[in-house]
Amino acid sequence: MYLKTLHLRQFRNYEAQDVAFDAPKTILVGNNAQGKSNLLEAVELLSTLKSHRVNRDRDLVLDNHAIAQITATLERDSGTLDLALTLRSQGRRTVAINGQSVKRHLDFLSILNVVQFSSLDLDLVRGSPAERRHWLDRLLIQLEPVYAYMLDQYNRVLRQRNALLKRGPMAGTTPEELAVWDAQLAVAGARVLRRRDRVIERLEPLARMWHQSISGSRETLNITYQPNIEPPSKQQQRWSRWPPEQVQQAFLTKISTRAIAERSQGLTLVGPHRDDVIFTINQTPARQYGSSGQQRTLVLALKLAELQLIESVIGEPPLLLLDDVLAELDPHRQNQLLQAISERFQTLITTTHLGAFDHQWLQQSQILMVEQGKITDFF
Ligand SMILES: Nc1ncnc2c1ncn2[C@@H]1O[C@H](COP(=O)(O)OP(=O)(O)OP(=O)(O)O)[C@@H](O)[C@H]1O
Repeated sequence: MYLKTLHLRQFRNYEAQDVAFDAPKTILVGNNAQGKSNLLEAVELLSTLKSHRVNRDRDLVLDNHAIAQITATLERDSGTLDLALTLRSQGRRTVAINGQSVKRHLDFLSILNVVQFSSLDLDLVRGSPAERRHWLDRLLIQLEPVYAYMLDQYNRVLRQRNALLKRGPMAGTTPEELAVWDAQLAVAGARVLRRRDRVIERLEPLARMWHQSISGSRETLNITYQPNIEPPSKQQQRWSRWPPEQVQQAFLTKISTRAIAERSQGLTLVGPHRDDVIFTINQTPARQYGSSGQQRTLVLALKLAELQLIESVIGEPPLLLLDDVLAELDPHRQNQLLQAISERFQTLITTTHLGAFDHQWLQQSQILMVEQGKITDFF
């Protein structure tokens, strides 16, 4: 797929800006806080309807304005599509495809597929479990937009159950009432868990291959989904292979063992909102393993695996958004990444200086200058 144009109106620090992407690689160069990441964020929003930086639409609208608009022309194998997202500082956002308003936002997801790689991702291995869960969830939504709905449902159940636990028996929460939400948590939680495990199963061999190729070693990378429930029996098998009913039962069993702690803390302690993803290299947890260089190799391998997995599932190469990350990779890893991207994946890259880029690369790329919310050709 190929993003041909992007138009930003009153979005973040852009008043009105048109961009035409006329090469497979575009480098956006500028000083800090000029609007480079804001542009990538606009592309991310068109893809996932989420920003990894903020939750409130109000923050995305240019200060002192009511409405922001992001529109784009996207070429896919099936034809050209016009995408539009309107954000409001007060009120609900709306989306449209080819000028037609789309009621179910789910239908807008995954028309534009992207893989993001920002300097924040470099902390994926060492960071908190929440960061790994969000990474996995974002990938799943790209592959299977309906997952966004499943996750939403789970979070809704979680909020309700937490509210009941917080209210407690003194304020009238009955065991029967709680049991209803236990059952819903188990159903919605099992759905999320099984899908997360399934995506790891598909990603792992690709990431392992990239990891070996980048590190030039025989080290073996393993990725496992680690839920906070026990398997239904001693039999060793993937979570995604257990029938849903058995996974649900495993949730209920664990909930019963944590009942006292949950009541005293007024919090749901069991469920995929507390799960983790474990990376091991030759059986040693990567979190404790090696240098930050080795962890970078791992994250780079994961990103390349994501590109490949999305391409194989969607049938078209996704876009790659590299936010301020190239300069953080040493020349060897940079080259591995650039070779892997080649001409196949349209790539948008932000940087504060062009010095770190390979000469040949600069010649092949469209270079744009970003300055105070304005984009011009860089000569
Ligand atoms: N809603 C908004 N209205 C107006 N300006 C905004 C809004 N949101 C963010 N900005 C401005 O956008 C700028 C930040 O832009 P951005 O995050 O894209 O930086 P950047 O060019 O990627 O820089 P860096 O290299 O530091 O990441 C800041 O000047 C900030 O004040």
